[in-house]
Amino acid sequence: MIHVKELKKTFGVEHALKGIDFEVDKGEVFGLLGPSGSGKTTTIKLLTGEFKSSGGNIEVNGTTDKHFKKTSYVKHLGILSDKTSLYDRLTVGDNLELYRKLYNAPKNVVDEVLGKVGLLEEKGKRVSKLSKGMKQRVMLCKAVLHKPDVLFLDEPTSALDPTTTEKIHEMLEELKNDGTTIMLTTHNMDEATRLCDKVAFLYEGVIKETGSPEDLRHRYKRNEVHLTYEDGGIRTVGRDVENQGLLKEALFDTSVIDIRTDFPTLGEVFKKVTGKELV
Ligand SMILES: Nc1ncnc2c1ncn2[C@@H]1O[C@H](COP(=O)(O)OP(=O)(O)OP(=O)(O)O)[C@@H](O)[C@H]1O
Repeated sequence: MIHVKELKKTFGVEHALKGIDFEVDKGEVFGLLGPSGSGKTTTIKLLTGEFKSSGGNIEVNGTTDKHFKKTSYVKHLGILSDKTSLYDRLTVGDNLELYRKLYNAPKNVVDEVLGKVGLLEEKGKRVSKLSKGMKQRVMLCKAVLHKPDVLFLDEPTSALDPTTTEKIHEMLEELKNDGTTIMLTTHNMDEATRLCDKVAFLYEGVIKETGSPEDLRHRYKRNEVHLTYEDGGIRTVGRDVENQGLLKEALFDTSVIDIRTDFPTLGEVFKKVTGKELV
């Protein structure tokens, strides 16, 4: 669904993207993870036609970037970014009704999406009276009400409270189950672990690593095994040839009540790969 090859973007002398490659399959949730300034928003803007690239190839949903301005491309996209806006003086319902008509979507869709994010009761409320978290949920409704083939979300939950974040995650999981291809950017490793089928670590305009969260956590696991004994003692040994005998013995040792390998969190893997925290 998304093919990106050797994608570059420069701003004057600054190389924001230095030639990145990635692929997103239909129905996949792909997360672009990186600290502030790594190039996440720039990538989304290139894929949605807001920026022109400085080199490389992009194809989304069968369209190459030369044709990203065409309505036929845009109408199959859903975008939630810092540019997404709502009319403050209109009600939630009227805002969404405007977009529903624009996209010629069925009438019931406004109530359907508002219900999914728990905002049906706020339909008659003016947007100016909503909290930040509520506005974000309405913006997500706006991005998805025409049932896009591809949904781009630039930091969909940053600076939101846990309840709003949970509601957004639930909606994204539903969209994923319905087969929507989703590309999101985030700083939040728990979000990425929960939602993404595949992630890419973007750092200083370069993709340093890609894989499923589980695959990465396995690939970068510590080479240690923890043996817990019935008296509460814990022994940590390296998983190497020297300890093979000891580990085999532990399997049959009745005083060993637990044998465990620690899997790093995705955040720890990011730090291992880039040497930096994901903040
Ligand atoms: N319109 C622009 N003009 C000039 N430089 C820009 C522009 N947009 C982004 N940049 C630069 O490109 C680099 C990548 O920025 P980008 O916004 O893509 O990072 P990001 O990973 O999305 O960061 P954040 O998490 O803070 O949103 C930064 O150094 C930024 O200053």
